[in-house]
Amino acid sequence: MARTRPKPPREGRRPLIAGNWKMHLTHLEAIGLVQKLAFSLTEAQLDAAEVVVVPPFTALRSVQTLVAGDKLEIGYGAQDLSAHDSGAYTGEVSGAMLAALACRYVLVGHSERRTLHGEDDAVVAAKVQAALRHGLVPLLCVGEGLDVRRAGSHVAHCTDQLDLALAGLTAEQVADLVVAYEPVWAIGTGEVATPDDAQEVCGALRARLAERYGPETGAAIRILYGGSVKAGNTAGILAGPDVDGALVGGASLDADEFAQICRTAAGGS
Ligand SMILES: O=C(CO)COP(=O)(O)O
Repeated sequence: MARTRPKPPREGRRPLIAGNWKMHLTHLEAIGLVQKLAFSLTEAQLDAAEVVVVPPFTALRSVQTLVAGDKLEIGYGAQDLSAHDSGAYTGEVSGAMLAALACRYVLVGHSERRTLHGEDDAVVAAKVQAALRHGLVPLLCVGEGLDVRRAGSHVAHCTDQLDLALAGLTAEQVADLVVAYEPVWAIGTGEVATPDDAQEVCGALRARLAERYGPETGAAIRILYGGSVKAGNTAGILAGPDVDGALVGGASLDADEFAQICRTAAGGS
């Protein structure tokens, strides 16, 4: 098998591969998957690329215990959080609760939350702020549907979503942010964006961040691509100079496949 050449770090941005498990895996299955993943990756690979799993809420405590107990170099985050800090919000989970589980990341604005749960840009912005209040890193998802892509307004759509989600924040507040470009038409469809499609929008998002928060902040923020990422298409997607990693759905449920994606991001074979 051809070896992939190590990917040079882009202006210090460490590649990030995050696995969004969505509504899959019990806490017991989660433990098995994280153990297998940790076993499949070398220290050097986990050093070269940051690997994060994003399990359902019910598995977070188990993942925390495993990661802390075995000192695994695998990060974890939650798939959502409440815009509120506490109160009578049945079914919601607060940023404080996630911070208490030592979560580093939380997804905000995933298209499934936007479309299936009616989260508009104002809710997404409120959730970004809630995450920041609790010291969590928002992994902010933006992306266009097929109609917008066909109309050719995908870049403006995504930069608008970015602007609205970050309304009122300072450069300091967004410094640790991670952005994920997830075209809705590529999620769970097997239809992956081309490397050029991914780079076009990721590049535009970075330019927008640089314009709003200064070139240094723009250059530091990691921007991921998500949508039907598999081991076989990772190298192509990550080739774009502004694509710093991947937000992986279905393929993150298979430890072997996900580990291979992580190895590719780490520059291994
Ligand atoms: O929505 C996604 C990750 O958040 C992408 O899902 P798939 O990789 O299954 O297309």
